[in-house]
Order: sequence, then structure tokens, then C-alpha cells
Amino acid sequence: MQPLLSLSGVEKSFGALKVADAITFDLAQGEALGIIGPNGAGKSTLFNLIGGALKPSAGTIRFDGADVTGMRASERCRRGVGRSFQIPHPFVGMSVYENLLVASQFGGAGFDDPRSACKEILEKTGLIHRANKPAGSLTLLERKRLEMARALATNPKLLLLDEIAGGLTEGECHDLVATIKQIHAGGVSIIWIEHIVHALLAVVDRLVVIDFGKIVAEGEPRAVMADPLVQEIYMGISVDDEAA
Ligand SMILES: Nc1ncnc2c1ncn2[C@@H]1O[C@H](COP(=O)(O)OP(=O)(O)OP(=O)(O)O)[C@@H](O)[C@H]1O
Repeated sequence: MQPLLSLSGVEKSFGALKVADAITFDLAQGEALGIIGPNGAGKSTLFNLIGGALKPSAGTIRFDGADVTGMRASERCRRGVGRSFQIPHPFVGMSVYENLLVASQFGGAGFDDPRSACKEILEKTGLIHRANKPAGSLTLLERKRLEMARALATNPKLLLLDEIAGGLTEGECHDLVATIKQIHAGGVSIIWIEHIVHALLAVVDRLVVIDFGKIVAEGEPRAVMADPLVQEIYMGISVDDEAA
């Protein structure tokens, strides 16, 4: 089976700063991939390149059988790339339900019955009891859930989650992980950038580590986390410190 997403030699610089450097990886259909790396490593930039907010300066991005490298974000969304942002920016004056309807309308979701599809997504993401509340009145956890629900309302094949667990309590994080697992089990492929590694490890099949715009480690999540190089660059534990 061909990969759902395929990046080949993807590069992006801001001035002299190269934030995506020869990024090459595939995402299989149905896979859940985690991305970690220090602050400023280039993780969100990678999502901007996959989602179409930024164009790479070199390399190609293929999604669902098509070359999407030069395609606009709106077109990629219609093809099935759904994205949540690190800082949620819902339409605060609209109800939670209306936020989903807008996403399904403009994301080209292609649901037979958008209203009942959005209702189902509210149930799945634990927001049904808040459906008629203004999005501006939600708690942080609910805003994070709404961010994910709005992406799901575009009916994605691939869901990009950017630090969705950031700022949550341990219990809230646990509940959110259960929701993400359920979404993945429903057939949606996932790429999840997250600093809360234990949450990530509960969901993903594979882990990619980025540092200074390059992939520096990749593979089975626990093996990657045990790699001394990863411990040094990501957690600041140097092999020398441990020996001391
Ligand atoms: N539009 C831009 N113009 C100039 N520099 C940018 C731009 N976007 C990002 N950068 C820089 O690129 C680098 C990578 O940023 P990016 O947000 O991708 O990192 P990140 O790994 O997601 O970090 P964090 O974990 O803190 O969210 C940073 O040094 C950032 O300041």
C-alpha cells in the first residue's frame, strides 16, 4: 500500500536559519507518528509545510497519491489534511457547534449530513454538553478539544496535532489521550507534536526526533527515547552527566 504522506528532501529556511533540512519520511495509512524535539527545532514549521501554510524551498510532499508541494492549505484541507494549532483560536462569539459547522462547510468535508456528523464529533470529543455555549466561554481543556473537533469536522484522513496536551493537568491529559486513541482507532492517521512525552507514547506507533531542522532519530518510540543521543539533545541528560 502506498504511504498516505511522503516527504522527500523537504527544506525551509528563514533567512540564514535552516529550520527544515532534508526532511524525508513516510507516514503509512492508519499510522500514528509522534514528533519530538527541543524548542525551536522546527516542529511547527514542519506542520506548516505539510499543511500548506508554508511552501518548501526544496523537496516534495505527496499526500494520498498526489503531489501537494505547491498546493494551498485550503486545497490540502479539502483533500484530507486536518490541523489543530498550538494556540487555539476558535470563533469565540459563535457556539461550539457553529464552530464545527463552519469547519465542515469550508473544509470541504463532504459529509452526507454535516449537522449530524458535527454532532457525532462533539460526542466523540466530549463537547456535546457545551454544544450551544459560546466558544469564548470554554476552559483550556475544552478549547483544546474544540481545536481537535474543528479539525475533525473537515473529515481528515490525516490529523496534525500540535502540542494539544500543553498546559493541561495530568488528569486532563489522560482523558485527552483516551479521545485521541479513539479517533485513531476510527481510522484517522495522526502526526502528533508533543513535549509531554508520556502522553505521546500512549498513542504513537513510531517516533521522529527533530533537532535544528533535521531528523536525528526515528523508530519504535521506547527505543528512540532510550537512545543516549536523544536523551542528550532532548532532555539535556548527557552521557557524561550520567557517568559522573
Ligand atoms: N515565520 C518565521 N519567520 C522567521 N523565523 C521563524 C518563522 N517561523 C519560525 N521561525 C523560527 O524557526 C525556528 C523553528 O520554529 P518552530 O516554531 O518550527 O519550532 P518548534 O520546534 O515548533 O518550537 P516549539 O517547540 O517551541 O513550538 C525558530 O527559531 C523560530 O523562531
